[in-house]
Formats: sequence, structure tokens, C-alpha cells
Amino acid sequence: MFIQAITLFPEMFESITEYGVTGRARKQDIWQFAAINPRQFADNKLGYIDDRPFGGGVGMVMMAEPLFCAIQAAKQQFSGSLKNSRVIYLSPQGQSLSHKKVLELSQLDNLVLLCGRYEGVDERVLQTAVDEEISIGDFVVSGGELPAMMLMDAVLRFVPNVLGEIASAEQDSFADGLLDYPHYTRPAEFQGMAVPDILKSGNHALIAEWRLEQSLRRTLTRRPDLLVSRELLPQETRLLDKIRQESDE
Ligand SMILES: Nc1nonc1C(=O)NC1CCNCC1
Repeated sequence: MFIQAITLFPEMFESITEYGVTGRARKQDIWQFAAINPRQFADNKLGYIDDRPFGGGVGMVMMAEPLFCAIQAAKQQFSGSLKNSRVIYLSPQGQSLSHKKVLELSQLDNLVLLCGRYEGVDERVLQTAVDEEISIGDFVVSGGELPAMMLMDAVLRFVPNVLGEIASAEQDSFADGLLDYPHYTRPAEFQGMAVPDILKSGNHALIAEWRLEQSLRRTLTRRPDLLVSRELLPQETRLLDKIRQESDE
């Protein structure tokens, strides 16, 4: 997968291109990255890429031309199938990023991430050069770079060989529509708190059932909305009934 970020701050992306599992996978050429700074396409000597908003109001707006040229430049770098590509603008006005969308994006050959700053970007860029807008949450941050990196990290976990053992991505919470179960490691006792005995039993079937029950319990308690549209397996229905009976007692 070839990911390109259109950003005024290319260096920010070193946190995902140079470190952790994503950095290692990039260095192994399992995925590729390039940053394009729209300032290089500014048509003025001072490199202005923002201007005051028509209609007045606070702040500045990123101008259409430099961003449009940067997106065109990114498209000229595409590898693989041009059809299997997407230009995404990170913004609170976008569709909320979900596990389903992450899986969809992980199948692409080319991904261009437009990172806005200031109050936003000229709407005509979105109308002519952006395929979709995606939000990482109902809040506002200073720039689109951190949202872009969150999207990249989530997507790259499902690109083959990035994690080294794709199974851990498929076992992530949300991969099966439930919140994650509790995790423990050594020591067996910490500040008087012991690790649940079942996890030391070596009985993998019972451990799997305990973990599923914990995931269901956490999901029911913290995010019951996730259970509304989720098809339940017979074992999950049985465990949920058990959990609900316990809370009714
Ligand atoms: N939430 C968000 N999900 O994606 N991007 C988000 C965001 O807050 N972007 C900022 C909006 C104001 N201008 C600077 C960028």
C-alpha cells in the first residue's frame, strides 16, 4: 500500500513511518509513504497557502489551487491499480471512522490523505479532488495530521505482514464487534491483586470462554450500542443471558 499525506508538516509523520510496527514494516517496504507539502505549489513568492475567508469570520482558509495541485501530484505517483485508490480529507464533517471503513481502506493500493489546518480548506477542493471525508471523532484538533496518522495506523494493522501475525489484528477488539477482554502478565500478584486463576489453568477452551464472557460483559456495560445490531452466536447469547441474570440478582 502506498500512502501519501498532503501536509504542511511532513515531519510529524515520522512518528508512524519511523517507529513501532508501522515503522518497521515501512522499512521492510511492506508499505510505502510520501509527504507532499502544498506550499511548494503556492503561486506567490512568499508561499502563501491560506487566505482570509469570503464572508468574513475568524481564522484563515487553505486555498484551493495549492491543494488541488498537490493532490494531482500525488495521483501521478500512484502505483498499482489507479482504480484501487482513494483521496480522503480528514475533517469533523466526515463520516466517523469505523472498523468496517478501516477494513475497506486496507484493501486499497493507493491512499491520499489531505490534512487541513486553520479553519479548513476551500470547499471547491472537496468538490473536485476529494473522494470522501472521514472524521476520527466529534471533537476538533489543530490539524488533520494526527487524525491521518490514527487512520493510517488502524488501516496498516490489516495490511498483510505489517503486524507479522495478522491474527492479532483480527483478534483486536472491534474486529469481532466487541470490546477487548482484560489482559494480564507477570507478576501473578501485583499490589495484592492476583491474576484470575482461569488464565493460569492452561485450559484453552475455558480461557477462550472466559475472555468472550469478559468482552461481552464490558461491551454490555460500557458500549451497549455495539450489541444492538450485532448478530449473536449461540454461545454469546448464552453468556449474555448469564451476565444479565447476574445483574438482575
Ligand atoms: N475530528 C477530526 N477528524 O478528522 N479531522 C478532525 C479535525 O478536528 N480536524 C481539524 C478541524 C479544524 N481545522 C484543523 C483540522
